[in-house]
Amino acid sequence: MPGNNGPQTGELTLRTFAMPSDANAAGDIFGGWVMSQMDMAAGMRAAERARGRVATVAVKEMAFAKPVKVGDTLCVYTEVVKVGRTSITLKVDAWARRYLTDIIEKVTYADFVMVALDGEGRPTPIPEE
Ligand SMILES: CC(=O)SCCNC(=O)CCNC(=O)[C@H](O)C(C)(C)COP(=O)(O)OP(=O)(O)OC[C@H]1O[C@@H](n2cnc3c(N)ncnc32)[C@H](O)[C@@H]1OP(=O)(O)O
Repeated sequence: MPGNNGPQTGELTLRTFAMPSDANAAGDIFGGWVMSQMDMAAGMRAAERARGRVATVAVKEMAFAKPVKVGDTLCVYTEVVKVGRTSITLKVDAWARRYLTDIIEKVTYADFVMVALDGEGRPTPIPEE
């Protein structure tokens, strides 16, 4: 995959440690944990842009390019690529800073579509910036 070793694009939205409780017996971090961190980062960034509640409506073409290992720092970068009437599409890239090194590699990427919701959980227009 091109661009696996940088530079990162977008905004650094979330950083966290990959812990043993997030891994299988081989020390590989579960893909679901990585997806969950990416979902949280997309939710944070979209809620800031929508200035309100959002929900994930679709995740497109998620690819796991490299494994995340116990001790890596997961760094999730987000970029708003499209704002629709009620939806926001974000490019979300997860990078792993390898344990106790300066090596950083892109491990997972996907496009997330988030929808702005009103108090009743119905789609609501995204406000102007
Ligand atoms: C915090 C969380 O993440 S919550 C956990 C996971 N998410 C959820 O539980 C959400 C469950 N889904 C839902 O409740 C509903 O699908 C809702 C409320 C999000 C959207 O309801 P819908 O009836 O699909 O709304 P609607 O058809 O008006 O679409 C809303 C927007 O989403 C877009 N959209 C809907 N489905 C998709 C899809 N599969 N792919 C891409 N965009 C989509 C629409 O194009 C529209 O965008 P626009 O207004 O910018 O043109």
